[in-house]
Amino acid sequence: MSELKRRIKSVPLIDNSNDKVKENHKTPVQKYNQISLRLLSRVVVVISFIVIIYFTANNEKIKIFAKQSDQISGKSQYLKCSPQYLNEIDKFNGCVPHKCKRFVADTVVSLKDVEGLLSIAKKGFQYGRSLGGASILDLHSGAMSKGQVFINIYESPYMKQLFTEEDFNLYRSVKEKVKHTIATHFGIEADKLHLTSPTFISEMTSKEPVTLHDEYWHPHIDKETYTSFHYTSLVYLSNYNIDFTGGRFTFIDESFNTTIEPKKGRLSIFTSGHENLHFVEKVQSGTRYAMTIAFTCDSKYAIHDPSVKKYNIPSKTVK
Ligand SMILES: O=C(O)CCC(=O)C(=O)O
Ligand SMILES: [Fe+2]
Repeated sequence: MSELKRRIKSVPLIDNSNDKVKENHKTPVQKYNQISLRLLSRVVVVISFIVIIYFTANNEKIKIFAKQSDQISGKSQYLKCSPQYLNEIDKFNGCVPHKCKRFVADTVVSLKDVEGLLSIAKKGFQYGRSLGGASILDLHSGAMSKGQVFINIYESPYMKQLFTEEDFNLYRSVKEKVKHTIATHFGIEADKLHLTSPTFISEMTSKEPVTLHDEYWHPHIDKETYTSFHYTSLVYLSNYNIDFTGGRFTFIDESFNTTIEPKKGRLSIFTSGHENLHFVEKVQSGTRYAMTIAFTCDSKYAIHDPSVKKYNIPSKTVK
């Protein structure tokens, strides 16, 4: 072994011999700093743990009831009706659901229907949409978002006769399919269900909101937002994660949330009471189209199907 190697070998790699002496010679400030550093690193570890556990636990609280890729012939999630809802609906014989629930089916509304409804939406929205992220086109009242307000498509000179008999027939036929699906799956009589207002096609994007009407993502109960509603139905006209991202529909429950991913032709129906608190996630990209068709059991809130007749009524009487 060369002299150099021998010397290297005899030198310890780490010299701890003076550590204890050094420790004892630390000033109180140095000791305090060392303790705070240890404490801080422990606090950081504990907080990271809590954050990880919180987010994992939160994810487990979301249940996907209907995935975009699923093809559902009919799926129900039963709920206890809220007392307010039961009290109110009880007086309408033949219209009380066997059970409150949410129901999804991908086999009621066809892709041809979807294309027709989308073409109605696009025909209307070419003449106006909201400046923010949410626009509506209500074929019954004629209300359509434009800038920061609503215009009446049946009063607008450049929109006269925009929608054809065929468009209105399509709307009526989809509405009838939905009505009979409610009757069958909620155990009620179809002729006790009346179309009610508002009934509209919505267009949602990720644009920043300009008015309160653009803030579609707030949790709400339909019966509170729209007094006349007893059964809410939604027909989705675009595909989650293909035509848009974000924008899933979620019911808020005590123990976990239930999410529906929109898909072309997907029909979602639910009782409109407090048992079905819900919200729509903010759309992150793309454009999301859906149609809301609601039914009431109370004939005083019944509305007529939209039809070309709307164009023939003197404008001031269009409701
Ligand atoms: O578009 C949706 O998925 C739901 C919209 C909604 O909650 C409503 O119109 O009350
Ligand atoms: Fe709603």
